Amino acid sequence: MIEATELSGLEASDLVLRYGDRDVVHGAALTLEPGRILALVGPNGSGKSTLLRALARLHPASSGAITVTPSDGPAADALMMKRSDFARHVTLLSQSRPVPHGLSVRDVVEFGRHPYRGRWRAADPEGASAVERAMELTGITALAGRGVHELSGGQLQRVWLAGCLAQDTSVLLLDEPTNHLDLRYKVEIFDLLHDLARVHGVAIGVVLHDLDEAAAIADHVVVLSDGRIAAAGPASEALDADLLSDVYSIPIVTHTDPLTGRLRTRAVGRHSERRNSTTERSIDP
Ligand SMILES: Nc1ncnc2c1ncn2[C@@H]1O[C@H](COP(=O)(O)OP(=O)(O)OP(=O)(O)O)[C@@H](O)[C@H]1O
Repeated sequence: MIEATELSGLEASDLVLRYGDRDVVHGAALTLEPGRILALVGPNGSGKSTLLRALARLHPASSGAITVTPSDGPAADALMMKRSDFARHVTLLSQSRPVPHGLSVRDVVEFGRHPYRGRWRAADPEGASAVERAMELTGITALAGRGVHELSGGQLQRVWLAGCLAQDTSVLLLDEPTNHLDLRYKVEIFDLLHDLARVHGVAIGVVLHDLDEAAAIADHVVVLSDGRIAAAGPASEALDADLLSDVYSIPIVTHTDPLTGRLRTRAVGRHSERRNSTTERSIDP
């Protein structure tokens, strides 16, 4: 990814995803393009993680197609690709993973090189430098020798991300990547995603709960509601106040931040107005 050998995107069409006999995603379509960031937003249970996992081939598609689209070659059916070939194109930072005991940070990041090693751990000449770069970019070089079981949630999150970066894919999928991160690392991860897309041409799909973060980082926002795409487009179009109020079942107002020019959203709770009037009273003599 940081040294991705070829750029490629990922396209999904008519995807139907289910658990048992219950459909939870009903005919979704989206396109991840090299150099662009797509944010997937929507209420709890709307199907975001399932959709992302399906794009990473970790959840079976009941019907529909997923295609890897290299910029300089023929498109390939992702569901038919060899596992290691697919893993050279697409990686996923999932929401939660079991923490392996007895492994160091470096061991876990090195695991990201699995598609390049082959069955007999064949030579991976790029491996060592890819691992060092990934640890540097995520700010975990100083933790390399520590056991992963002794890390904080935020440190661990950066280790998982480093493993994905070490995989050197041209498509990066992330499910709530800033979970557990403090303010500094949150900003740094968003800066890193921005650079990966803009400088290195990585195609990024990211699930976010914070609509303002989605508006700030994404070129394209997809709003999922009950497993269906309710809106898609640039944040200024997809994050429409009436649509969001309907999808989240709570009044949501939007405005443009005069400093950044970016869209901001605010859900209006029962006490929102009262708090404002209290503040106004305490300011007014
Ligand atoms: N392992 C599972 N078995 C059965 N149903 C599941 C399973 N995982 C998720 N679901 C159901 O599938 C639907 C979509 O879940 P999913 O986790 O994809 O939503 P989400 O939008 O990512 O939610 P959240 O914002 O809470 O993470 C929900 O109705 C959920 O209850």
